[in-house]
Amino acid sequence: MEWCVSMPKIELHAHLNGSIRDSTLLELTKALIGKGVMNFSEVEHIILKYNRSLKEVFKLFDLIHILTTDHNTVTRITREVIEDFASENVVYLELRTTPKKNDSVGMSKHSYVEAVLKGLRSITSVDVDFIPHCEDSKTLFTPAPVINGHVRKKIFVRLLLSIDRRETTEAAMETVKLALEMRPYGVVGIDLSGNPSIGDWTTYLPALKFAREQGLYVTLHCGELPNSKEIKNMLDFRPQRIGHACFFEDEHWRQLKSSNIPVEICLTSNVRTMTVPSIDVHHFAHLYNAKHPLALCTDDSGVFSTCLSKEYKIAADSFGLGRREMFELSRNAVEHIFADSKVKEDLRKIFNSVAKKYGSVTTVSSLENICI
Ligand SMILES: CC(C)=CCNc1ncnc2c1ncn2[C@@H]1O[C@H](COP(=O)(O)O)[C@@H](O)[C@H]1O
Ligand SMILES: [Zn+2]
Repeated sequence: MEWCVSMPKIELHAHLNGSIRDSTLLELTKALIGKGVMNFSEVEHIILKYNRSLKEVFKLFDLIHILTTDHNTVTRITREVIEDFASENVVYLELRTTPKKNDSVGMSKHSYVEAVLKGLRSITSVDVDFIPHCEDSKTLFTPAPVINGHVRKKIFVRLLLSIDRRETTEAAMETVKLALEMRPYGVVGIDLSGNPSIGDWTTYLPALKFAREQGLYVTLHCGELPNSKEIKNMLDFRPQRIGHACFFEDEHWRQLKSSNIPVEICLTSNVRTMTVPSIDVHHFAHLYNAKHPLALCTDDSGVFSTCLSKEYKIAADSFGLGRREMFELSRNAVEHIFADSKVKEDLRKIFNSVAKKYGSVTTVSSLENICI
């Protein structure tokens, strides 16, 4: 596990409100119980359950959203989630979140995103790069600064705004327009997520098409349920990435492979929500062996008690990946990020320099000392 932690990693599929620390969730729950807003016996079974069905996970999200409605909490969880990913050597994080409107606390979708950005700016423990570079800037790669002999950690963070499948076409369009407005502050794309048993994804097609026309990247939660027509239509749309791909049939695999759309693989999430029967039959193996572009991701590290290092360890243990394979899997994910080519180039350099160090060391303990 230590090795998986020490390795530089790329996280492409993490939902902000699904990645909250347990301790923070508990603290927020207690505060609401203290105010008499919530009764612990009503929420205990939702919070403490281990294996949750798809329906129960979305109940949990509704509860989490009650706990995180105000701007300060959104700022706090953003800061903590980024710190947590950085602490396990995630060097690039694409964090996605659904902008929420809540009149009772004076929150608009715009102010929600502002609160997220405030969280990004408030981080002092690591260097956070979230402002996109000008395309014509030719600045050279700057390694993280050395302070008192220690290399300060640096994490690149980019944001995706999510459209929830409960929303209307107009609300989805509002999110896309907001994403365009927030592009100078690190928003790079749009995600379609939410309970897959709700709504028809074509409701969001006008907004998704508009996003793409305007140069935003699009990723879709695809195949979380057996819905053959929706899967086919989503692949026809040719998003730049998809998440999950659990209930694919032969024709979908063929279509996916011929279009080469990278897949965000969320092992623990899929097993815990029973969208795959067990880890040993997970489609990761199929795609990995076919050399299809993919990236290991957490989905909801808080809800599913995982982290990206654990996902790599699970892949290694379940599918027989060695360190070299894990490293290459992580390195290849760089090619599927939505940030600009300058970031890609910087990340390639980070992986190259770590690869050089790996080449000259053989023991786990010496690998642990590798600072990135
Ligand atoms: C099958 C299952 C439940 C696994 C989890 N996979 C998911 N599938 C679809 N939408 C999701 C999933 N995890 C999180 N989300 C979306 O992300 C939201 C939480 O993060 P945020 O509020 O956008 O910051 C949830 O309310 C939901 O809309
Ligand atoms: Zn997801």
